[in-house]
Amino acid sequence: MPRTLSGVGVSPGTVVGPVAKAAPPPALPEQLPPPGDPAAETAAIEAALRAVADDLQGRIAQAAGPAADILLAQVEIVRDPALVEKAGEYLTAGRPAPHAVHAAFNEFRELLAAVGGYLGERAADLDDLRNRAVAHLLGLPMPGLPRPGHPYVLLAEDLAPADTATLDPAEVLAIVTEQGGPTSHTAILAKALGVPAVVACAGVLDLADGETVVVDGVSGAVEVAPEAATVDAVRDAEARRRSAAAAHTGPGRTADGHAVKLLVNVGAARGLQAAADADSEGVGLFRTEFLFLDRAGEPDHAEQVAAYRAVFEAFAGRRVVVRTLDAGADKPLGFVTVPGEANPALGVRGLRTARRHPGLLDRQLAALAEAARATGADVWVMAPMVSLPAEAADFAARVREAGLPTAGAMLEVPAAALRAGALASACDFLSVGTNDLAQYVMAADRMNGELADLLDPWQPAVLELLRQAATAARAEDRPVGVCGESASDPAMALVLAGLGVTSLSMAPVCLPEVRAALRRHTLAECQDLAARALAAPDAATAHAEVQAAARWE
Ligand SMILES: C=C(OP(=O)(O)O)C(=O)O
Ligand SMILES: [Mg+2]
Repeated sequence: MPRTLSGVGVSPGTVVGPVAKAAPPPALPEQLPPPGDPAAETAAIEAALRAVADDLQGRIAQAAGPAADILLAQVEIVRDPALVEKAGEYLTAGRPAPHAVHAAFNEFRELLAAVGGYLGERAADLDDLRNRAVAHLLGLPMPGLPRPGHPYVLLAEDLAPADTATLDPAEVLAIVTEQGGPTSHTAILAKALGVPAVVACAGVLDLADGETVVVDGVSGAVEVAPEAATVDAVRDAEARRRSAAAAHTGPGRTADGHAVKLLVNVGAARGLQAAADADSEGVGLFRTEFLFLDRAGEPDHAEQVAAYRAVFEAFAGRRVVVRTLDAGADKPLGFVTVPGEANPALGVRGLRTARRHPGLLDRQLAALAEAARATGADVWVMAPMVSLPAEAADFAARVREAGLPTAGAMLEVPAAALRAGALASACDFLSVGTNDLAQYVMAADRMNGELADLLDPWQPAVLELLRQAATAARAEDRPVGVCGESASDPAMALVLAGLGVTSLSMAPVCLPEVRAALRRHTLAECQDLAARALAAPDAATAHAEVQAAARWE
């Protein structure tokens, strides 16, 4: 009998396939036989750590850039002889080998956490390594991605960085997690790789490996044990949808020719070429923090220039909107953010870090300016987490002083969206970060899967604020884009166009369907869809009404 579980769709596409679960962290049994021969127990511990190191080493070859660096650092931790020595002390004190390894890792973890800053942030990585070593000693599968030997739908509680770094889209048909929110990094990564994904799907881990599911990355439905006819219908519909989307190319515009620029979001070096090859009008959000993450200090001028040049050259002839460093909250950075801040999402993050580190921003602007000069690219620069018109004006002055002509502000803070007209007149353009805007409008942590319904960008309150901001920006004759995840939802894209948004920036894989949706509707129809969403009593109704009223073929 088919049955349906429901979660939140975060990366579009519908697929059918057998599930395979990422092995959960091992439960450490309280009672185990006391250690036997110390030499044999020590050898078992060494073998477990070697197995973990070899497994990670094997993944380095498949990873690239910062992901490979993270894995390399983890291999070094596991190979540290001090770890075996520390576990040996616990063995001597009478602890069985799995307990001894567990305790040794925990001791290292506490040391790192006490140091704080960059090293403190690496402390959580030790838990993943500890779990892998303990699983090996207990004869359990190593936590992490399964390897069933055929393409599968990956089920997990949430994904660890080591897993997301090496996930192969040719093997993983879709991702379904029990935890995670719509703007969690699992969601962003899935979309960047073009893998359909559903998060916050309660009960999905109760499925047995090999069971067949249909995953709908838009509605969030996960149908278990579908009828053969459903499987055929899903495969046909997906093929039809893809070919309809592929039928349109070129700049974004509605059926009556109203332009809505279609841009891509770019992050790590991984995927840059694929992003550049996509049929887009440029980059609407270049997240530069990937260059700063997982390192002990700021990249120097030459390194920054080289990284920015790579993106500008890949998009030669097209606009590139660069976001300056957005450190803090969901993107902590040891050498920039404030350690132990009680409430980092409301703390010194984004542009606010320039209060403490003005040089960091100016050095980044200088490197961007040099890369722009060297490539002749059309570079626009914007600041994240702007709250005040005065901040936008100050940022724009610094951008121009650095020799870059076009400065903008992101609308992520409700105060900024409410005063969008004043912000717009203080700079050259605005870009709405709906991931953070929804978080702050709804007072719901974007990393908290339990609150996914509140965080939904279809919340009429979020849409109402967006309407006001877009209207105010247009009154100032300034472009206003959307670069949060909601821009990649074809139904939402119609609403955003109807609200007056002038560009939409998204993962490259989402472009064809958004482009096709715009081409099927006139601006007046988009405005009508926007009015329906705004008048809806709640997010689910807004989404359902627009989905039903729009034309999809
Ligand atoms: C685009 C956004 O920025 P990030 O997801 O990187 O915070 C956003 O907040 O919508
Ligand atoms: Mg943001």
